Amino acid sequence: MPTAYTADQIRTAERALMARLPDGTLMDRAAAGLAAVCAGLLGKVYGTRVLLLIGSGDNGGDALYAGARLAGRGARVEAVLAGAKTHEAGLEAFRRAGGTIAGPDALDQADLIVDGLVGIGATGALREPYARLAEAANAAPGLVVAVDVPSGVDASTGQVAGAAVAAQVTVTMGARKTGLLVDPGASHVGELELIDIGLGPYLPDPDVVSLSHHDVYGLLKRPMGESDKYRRGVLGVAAGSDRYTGAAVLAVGGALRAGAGMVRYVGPGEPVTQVRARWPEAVITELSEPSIDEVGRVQAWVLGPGLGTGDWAHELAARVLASDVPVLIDADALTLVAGDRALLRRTAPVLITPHAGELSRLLGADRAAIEAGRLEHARRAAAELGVTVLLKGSTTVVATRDLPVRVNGTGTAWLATGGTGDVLSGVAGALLAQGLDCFDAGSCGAYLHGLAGRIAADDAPLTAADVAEAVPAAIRMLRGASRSPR
Ligand SMILES: NC(=O)C1=CN([C@@H]2O[C@H](COP(=O)(O)OP(=O)(O)OC[C@H]3O[C@@H](n4cnc5c(N)ncnc54)[C@H](OP(=O)(O)O)[C@@H]3O)[C@@H](O)[C@H]2O)[C@@H](O)CC1
Ligand SMILES: Nc1ncnc2c1ncn2[C@@H]1O[C@H](COP(=O)(O)OP(=O)(O)O)[C@@H](O)[C@H]1O
Ligand SMILES: [K+]
Repeated sequence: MPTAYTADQIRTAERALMARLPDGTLMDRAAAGLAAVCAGLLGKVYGTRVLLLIGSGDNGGDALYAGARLAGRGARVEAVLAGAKTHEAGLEAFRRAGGTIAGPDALDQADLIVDGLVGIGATGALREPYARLAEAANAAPGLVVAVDVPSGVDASTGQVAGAAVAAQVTVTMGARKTGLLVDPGASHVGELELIDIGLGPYLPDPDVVSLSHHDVYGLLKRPMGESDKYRRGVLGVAAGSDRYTGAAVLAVGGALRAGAGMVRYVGPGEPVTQVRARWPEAVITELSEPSIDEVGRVQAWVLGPGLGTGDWAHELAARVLASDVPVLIDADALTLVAGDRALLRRTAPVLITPHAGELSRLLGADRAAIEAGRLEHARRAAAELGVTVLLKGSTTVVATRDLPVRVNGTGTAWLATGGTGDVLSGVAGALLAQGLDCFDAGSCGAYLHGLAGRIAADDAPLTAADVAEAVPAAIRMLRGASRSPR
């Protein structure tokens, strides 16, 4: 399970490791790894032009030592010194190897730019001249390699408070930093290369984790000889309204494709007609009253997509939430809960799946602040509401009390199209009905949905129905990866 850590956690581990090693060992390991990645990107090192952007701390030190190694292999290496001071020993090694000092104009001539402005020691938005250099590096034609963290990205949170380097490759030292996995920071990272400097035994429990194919495949249930449709998990879907019919069709589709043993759909006349036409597999109860008394047993509910927010929807939501099985609350039902928190008073588990706008209503927080600080707000919602929170968006994160947040590593921006969230509710709901807890159902659901999105998109537009269609292919992909050696 890939793990990531805050800057403070990394510092503490580094101190413990450093105490056992001769001075400079760690930086030497970091620089060797960094130089090797740069050399790999350059192909033939001899005769290439490399430009280092050097800040005042050890991040600049890493870059200078790596620059010295590249100069030793025949690259023409120059450094722009941006800080009031510079890592002295690193600068000396760099000069000894033939490195020279340049002005920012040299950026445009470089084949490769190494961002050694700031790493885990940075605080707040990049100051000048760092900010200007970061922007110039982004605009320059050469490949940009960030050392440890793209400068301007908060290593612990992924927040980007001003200008930031957008790297093609980030070479991170010792362990992944949380901010490299969570947007907006994650979108500045490019390819992530992890250099082992021996930190492993000194790392604490991670701040966040992401699941791998192998992890998800291990958590998903597979039908056995004695399985039947009831034992595989029956999901109730309370979704759709005469105005919004598509959401019901998509949520039911996501659930069926993710392997629910059976889906019981409940809703009013219009969406019932649509669901029946598209999914003859679903068992349907047409509601004239907002009640679930006539619906057979289910192991979990999905509540909310396209449901509406009027009195009828409120009453149906109250009935579903009064049941004794796990409920996934999405979309309109989140709006209902934001207006009536008493709906959440139940003992069976709850998984909520808001996007930033829906979470802003639940927390009374600003939507932009949620998008800028996804982890913090997902954790806060899990703590304040006592539920598992799947916060959707460019990086989906899943938070529950007292466990490291799970950051979803799959997905694609092509998913940013109407209805894909409805499919996600069905996928995660099916996993809940199969008996996964809210945390596993949410994180595995997001993983499968993201993978299905990638398969469906293949770098071109997708529809929400395509995503549901691709869920079995995503599951097959996990199986394939799990069988091959890791
Ligand atoms: N420790 C180890 O064993 C290992 C560490 N390693 C490496 O060290 C890196 C951490 O080094 P670090 O602690 O020196 O901090 P670092 O990120 O270089 O810069 C901090 C300095 O930048 C400045 N500054 C701060 N904020 C700023 C802003 N917004 N805008 C502009 N400037 C700002 C501020 O300086 P000031 O301006 O106050 O003089 C501050 O002192 C780490 O990421 C990894 O690369 C690896 O070699 C592995 C072994
Ligand atoms: N920029 C993006 N990158 C990756 N995934 C995205 C992006 N924007 C949205 N998504 C995903 O698309 C889905 C959209 O869901 P939602 O906002 O509920 O839309 P809808 O209500 O139309 O179904 C979520 O799974 C979300 O994580
Ligand atoms: K950096």
